Amino acid sequence: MSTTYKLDTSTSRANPTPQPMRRLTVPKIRDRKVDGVTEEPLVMLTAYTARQAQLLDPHCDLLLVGDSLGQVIYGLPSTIPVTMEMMANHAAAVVRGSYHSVVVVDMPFGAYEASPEDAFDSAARLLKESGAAAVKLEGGEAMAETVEFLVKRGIPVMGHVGLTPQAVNVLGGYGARGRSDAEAEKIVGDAKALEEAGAFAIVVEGVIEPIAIAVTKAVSCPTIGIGASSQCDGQVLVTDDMLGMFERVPRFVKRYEDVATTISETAAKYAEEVRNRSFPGPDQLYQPK
Ligand SMILES: Nc1nc(=O)c2c([nH]1)NC[C@@H]1CN(c3ccc(C(=O)N[C@@H](CCC(=O)O)C(=O)O)cc3)CN21
Ligand SMILES: CC(C)C(=O)C(=O)O
Ligand SMILES: [Mg+2]
Repeated sequence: MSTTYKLDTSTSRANPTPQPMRRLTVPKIRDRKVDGVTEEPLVMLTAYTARQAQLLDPHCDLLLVGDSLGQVIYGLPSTIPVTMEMMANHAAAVVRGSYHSVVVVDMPFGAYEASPEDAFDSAARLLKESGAAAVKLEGGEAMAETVEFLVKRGIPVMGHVGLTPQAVNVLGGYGARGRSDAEAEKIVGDAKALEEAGAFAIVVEGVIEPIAIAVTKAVSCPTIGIGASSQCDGQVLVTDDMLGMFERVPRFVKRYEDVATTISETAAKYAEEVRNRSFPGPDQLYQPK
């Protein structure tokens, strides 16, 4: 499903008011799962820039402005140092570059954990400054009260369970989750708590496949897997990983392309042409009349 909608801003006697943008909505995403079944999986990719959003938007149901931009764009060692300013600015760019997908923004570490009120202030700011439709936050049962607080006040929330990268200092790394019975049970409980709190969808990251399937069966809202299972109700990937742009990729990444090599080889060609004075050539120059 790669329908695109054109914004018609023309006015005439027959069409006195500009057509509204027709963007997918959060309820349409949630309602793709009917009685526990999602016929067509949801497609989500990360986007951090307007141009990236433009190119990805027609192919996706959701665009995620992930806090993975900390590593991918800013060269930070984890998502921990990512700020509200970064998230708001990149989210605004992604909204400007898209008109079809639902844009979801990650709440950065430190902006929502302390209290539901803090979370509301942060989420409201992200939505007001960017025009995005929803926020995502990491955590299960411990965040359920916060999720309910936001949803009741008009902010759609996507949950995120399993491998939650903002908890790297507690988890001690980015290893797969759900290998012990206790951990598996906790992940399913976390997802259920988020669903009951009103989350419209839940990212399930880095868990062993049986647990991803158990979570998908346990909740009525869609699950979006990353390193989880093809049986989830949708999938998400970091776009730069998919493109072969990021140097270190987890096992769950499929590199569909090798854009890093393309960029490197292109830069090498340009450098050579500059050095041998074949660039700029006649086509790139302005001649006198
Ligand atoms: N480019 C990128 N892609 C991501 O998927 C991603 C980010 N950045 N940043 C935020 C989090 C961090 N994530 C990560 C980061 C590292 C591994 C990783 O190294 N996994 C190893 C196993 C590590 C272990 O067992 O300790 C693997 O081989 O899958 C996994 C997920 C997922 N997210
Ligand atoms: C990997 C996805 C789910 C994410 O949270 C991010 O990109 O930050
Ligand atoms: Mg994230």
